[in-house]
Amino acid sequence: MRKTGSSIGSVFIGTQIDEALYEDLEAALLQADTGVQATQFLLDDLRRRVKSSKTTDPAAVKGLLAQALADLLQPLQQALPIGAQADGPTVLMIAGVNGAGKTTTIGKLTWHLSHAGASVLLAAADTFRAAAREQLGVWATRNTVEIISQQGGDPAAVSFDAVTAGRARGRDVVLIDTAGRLPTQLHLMEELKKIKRVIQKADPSAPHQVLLVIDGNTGQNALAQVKAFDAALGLTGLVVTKLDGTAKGGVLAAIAIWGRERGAVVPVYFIGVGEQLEDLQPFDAQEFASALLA
Ligand SMILES: Nc1nc2c(ncn2[C@@H]2O[C@H](COP(=O)(O)OP(=O)(O)OP(=O)(O)O)[C@@H](O)[C@H]2O)c(=O)[nH]1
Repeated sequence: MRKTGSSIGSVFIGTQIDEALYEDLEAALLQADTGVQATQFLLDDLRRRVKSSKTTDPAAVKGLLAQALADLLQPLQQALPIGAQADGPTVLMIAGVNGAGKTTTIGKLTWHLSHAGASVLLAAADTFRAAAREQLGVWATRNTVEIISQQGGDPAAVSFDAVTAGRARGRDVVLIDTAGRLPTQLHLMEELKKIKRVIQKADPSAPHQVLLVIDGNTGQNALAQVKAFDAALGLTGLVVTKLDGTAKGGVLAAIAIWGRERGAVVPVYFIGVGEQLEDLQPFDAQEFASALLA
């Protein structure tokens, strides 16, 4: 996010706090994919903060904006609940558009959870792409965990088997990888709903988490994805990937505003910062806000 940082950061080098500064900030925030509504919200909040701080130093405004952004993002910072249910594994269903980073995230999440002491079982419910099963298999081997898969099987059946196996084998977590799909592919969205229904047959309290993986480079379209997948599945959390690249990340501010309107924010449990096992970090609102404005 350094690239975005430098463009917003450079706005604060003027000599006074004037309308031109706010206009430059507006443009920079929009460029960072914050979106119109969140940008407006942040600028209104910032004006209030500037007023009450009585500062006349543009450089101080940067700190105030970072704080406004961090406060907006704070509700998104939550720990992924594991083992909260009375018995059986915590079942996580992972969805997202093609190439968002689902399988890679599952590999990294498996590592993270294993290191926290949880036993993990993987389910290859992406039965659409032949290579997808193999790709998940590679992550299973790297993490030395078991994987449930079926050649040419039905994704809902694989998911059912995995939840049943996770229960029988006493696993703490079952991670279900689903095939990538666009929200506009209605039959594929129906398939996702079916997977969720069938998981519920194996364990009425499952899935305990429905996570959407979004590519941090998607910009404002990420918000559209979140809304569409939430409408179909009822999301409980997000993972934002590829923030090690040229991603701008401002869309999280828009997702935070949308969460308020929804009545409950959809937390960002993790961010992806690379392709290696350890490249998954818990989301930190303060750190994220500072990086965006650095
Ligand atoms: N730099 C970087 N690359 C990532 C990250 N997460 C995933 N990728 C890369 O993004 C590409 C797509 O990742 P996948 O995990 O295959 O995505 P997917 O959502 O499972 O893809 P489909 O199953 O085809 O929908 C791969 O080349 C990954 O290595 C990340 O946090 N940082």
